[in-house]
Amino acid sequence: MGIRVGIVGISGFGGGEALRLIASHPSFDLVYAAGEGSAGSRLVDRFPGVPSTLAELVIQEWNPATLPQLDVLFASLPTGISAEALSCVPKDMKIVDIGGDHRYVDGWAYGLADVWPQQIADQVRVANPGCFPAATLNALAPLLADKLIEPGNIVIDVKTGISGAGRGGANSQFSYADTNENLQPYGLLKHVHMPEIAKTIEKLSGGSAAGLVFTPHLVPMTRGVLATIYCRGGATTDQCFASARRFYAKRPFIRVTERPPQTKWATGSNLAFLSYAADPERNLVIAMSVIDNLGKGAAGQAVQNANLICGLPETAGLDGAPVWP
Ligand SMILES: NC(=O)C1=CN([C@@H]2O[C@H](COP(=O)(O)OP(=O)(O)OC[C@H]3O[C@@H](n4cnc5c(N)ncnc54)[C@H](OP(=O)(O)O)[C@@H]3O)[C@@H](O)[C@H]2O)C=CC1
Ligand SMILES: CC(=O)N[C@@H](CCC(=O)OP(=O)(O)O)C(=O)O
Repeated sequence: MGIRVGIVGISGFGGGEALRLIASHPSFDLVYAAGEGSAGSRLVDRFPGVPSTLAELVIQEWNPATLPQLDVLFASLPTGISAEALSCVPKDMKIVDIGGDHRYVDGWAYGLADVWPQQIADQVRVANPGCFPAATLNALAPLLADKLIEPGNIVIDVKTGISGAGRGGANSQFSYADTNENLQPYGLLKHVHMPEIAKTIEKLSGGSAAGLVFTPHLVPMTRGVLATIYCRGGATTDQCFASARRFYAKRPFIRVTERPPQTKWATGSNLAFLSYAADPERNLVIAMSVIDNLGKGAAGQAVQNANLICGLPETAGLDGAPVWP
């Protein structure tokens, strides 16, 4: 028998992507789906293309007290509403939380799977990084570990596809008319991802991230995150590439590329594409990273984390090629 998994928040963008990946996972059997407004629907009502073996699974009203026996629960609930309910889940049931309630919370591993898989492997509670931290920290980790950049002087500019905001509620400001042919900066100076980015920079470097600047921009595409990160340091471009290639040697989901990466390279995958450009005379290092916000930024990394905590090959269910174009 396979590993019994459940997804709460399955009707949302993150939960739906987890469903897509788990439906073709070699070891995971989806036996439980839950939500709020979608409760009572069959999966096929919400996802007409779902494999026939899962079509009749009925979405339950989310209630941790009525969970069936599961090995792993994926939680993909809006940030702010999962902490209380997940605290009632039996201690031996593994959880991967895709939402933001447990990042750098005691008892939860921060699931930066490509950087520190060994810190995740023996855990029962894993908090997936946010989509922007997932993109930016992978690019910065080698440079920080090798002390090629100053941790206290990092400026992160990210562009995100609209699915990063979730399906949202009735008052969503993400309609076609609001977002098509439009670019919007938001969250200036106080975006919710800044603390986890700063904490991880400090953990990787041993220095302070006090000068961190982080500005996201909403762009009119469905999926994808592009991070362009400006750092201070005297390294050459070749030193940055060598650092990343060494740091990620044999890591399956990281691609270090000479060409500046593009969001479509990652669509539908758990890959992260990293690149670098540096000018030592100007004390300038530019790091670039591309991911799919629903892949490495959410469900892809969640399945990678679940593989790690279940002792499976890290790539199980995640080796499909990206979608092109
Ligand atoms: N979208 C992305 O790119 C990323 C998202 N995340 C995080 O993942 C989480 C989910 O995001 P996303 O999928 O985009 O959001 P969506 O708005 O698309 O989906 C939210 C899901 O949560 C369910 N839900 C909402 N309220 C409740 C409730 N009270 N009880 C039970 N279920 C509830 C909804 O179910 P129903 O329809 O049944 O009401 C829906 O399935 C969030 O924390 C988000 O910040 C993290 C990284 C990237
Ligand atoms: C476009 C957009 O709105 N994106 C979201 C990021 C999604 C994410 O990673 O959210 P959590 O940290 O809550 O899990 C945002 O900026 O908040």
